[in-house]
Amino acid sequence: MLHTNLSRLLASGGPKRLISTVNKLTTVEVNDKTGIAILTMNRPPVNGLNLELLQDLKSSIDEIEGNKSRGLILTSSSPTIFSAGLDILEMYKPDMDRCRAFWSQLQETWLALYGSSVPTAAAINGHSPAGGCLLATSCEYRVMVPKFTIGLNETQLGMIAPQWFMSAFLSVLPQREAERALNQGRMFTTEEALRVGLIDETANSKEEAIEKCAAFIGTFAKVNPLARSLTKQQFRAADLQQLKNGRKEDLEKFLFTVSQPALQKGLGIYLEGLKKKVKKQ
Ligand SMILES: CC/C=C\CC/C=C/CC(=O)SCCNC(=O)CCNC(=O)[C@H](O)C(C)(C)COP(=O)(O)OP(=O)(O)OC[C@H]1O[C@@H](n2cnc3c(N)ncnc32)[C@H](O)[C@@H]1OP(=O)(O)O
Repeated sequence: MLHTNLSRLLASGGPKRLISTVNKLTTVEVNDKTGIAILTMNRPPVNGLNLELLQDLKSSIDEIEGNKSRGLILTSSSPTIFSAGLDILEMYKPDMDRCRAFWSQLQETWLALYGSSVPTAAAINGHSPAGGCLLATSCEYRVMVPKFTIGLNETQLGMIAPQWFMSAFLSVLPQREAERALNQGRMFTTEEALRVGLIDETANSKEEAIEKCAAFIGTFAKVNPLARSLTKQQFRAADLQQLKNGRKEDLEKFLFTVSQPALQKGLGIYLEGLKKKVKKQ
């Protein structure tokens, strides 16, 4: 089968071409034989989504759209973290001008990924909380390596996931499951995520995850690309339009939220907890 051949080619190393080294925090590698692009996040230690990583992600997505790749596989260079979500330091004691640019860029990057015209898949090779889960659920397919966690844990930080985070989550999970998980701020293990449908498959390694993502993208090999892409866009149009229409209000809501003293206090305690965990080990 064509898609199996595609995935084998990719897994075998294939003739890869690094098409982008300009963006320091992401790389794009296109397999010349399969035409599939691997977009790798590379912001140690945890791929925290700060303004610069979000900018690089957006320009890499644009690059992949522009070079007519057959698909996009999102992954991470870290062996244990896909993405730790939004960089909390962008929200803790923030400079308000930068904070505005940060949230606007997050909106921009999400619109590009969720609305991407090429088939998208996430090879989740590590933990994927909050914004990391947003990136993964914005793709069309998810393959995850065992012993990691994924979910929208915003309520655990005293925050409310915006409507568009929920839209991506709801495009994957049934309403009842999504609502309960969001209210609880639940993080799912790989096995739990597979059981509820938050991910589509598991894989024993990053390489295998990429291979399975490539096989998913290969399922579109015989489908008219324009018909496929317009069908996808039609499915996602309402979610995308909702953010496009409400971008300003969404930004103001975020800026109001981060300027609340109670939230700042909570974020400070949360960050302290992350650092104490490091010292204990
Ligand atoms: C109106 C709308 C309003 C608001 C909406 C806001 C939406 C927010 C969505 C988000 O994405 S908020 C971010 C949520 N993320 C998290 O809660 C993840 C927290 N991190 C972890 O759970 C763990 O770090 C990890 C499981 C990802 C990795 O664990 P491990 O490998 O053991 O690494 P460390 O915990 O030691 O972390 C290393 C280093 O990185 C710092 N760090 C971790 N996560 C973040 C982060 N999200 N932002 C900033 N910094 C982070 C951690 O403090 C360590 O720093 P050191 O200086 O001690 O090295």
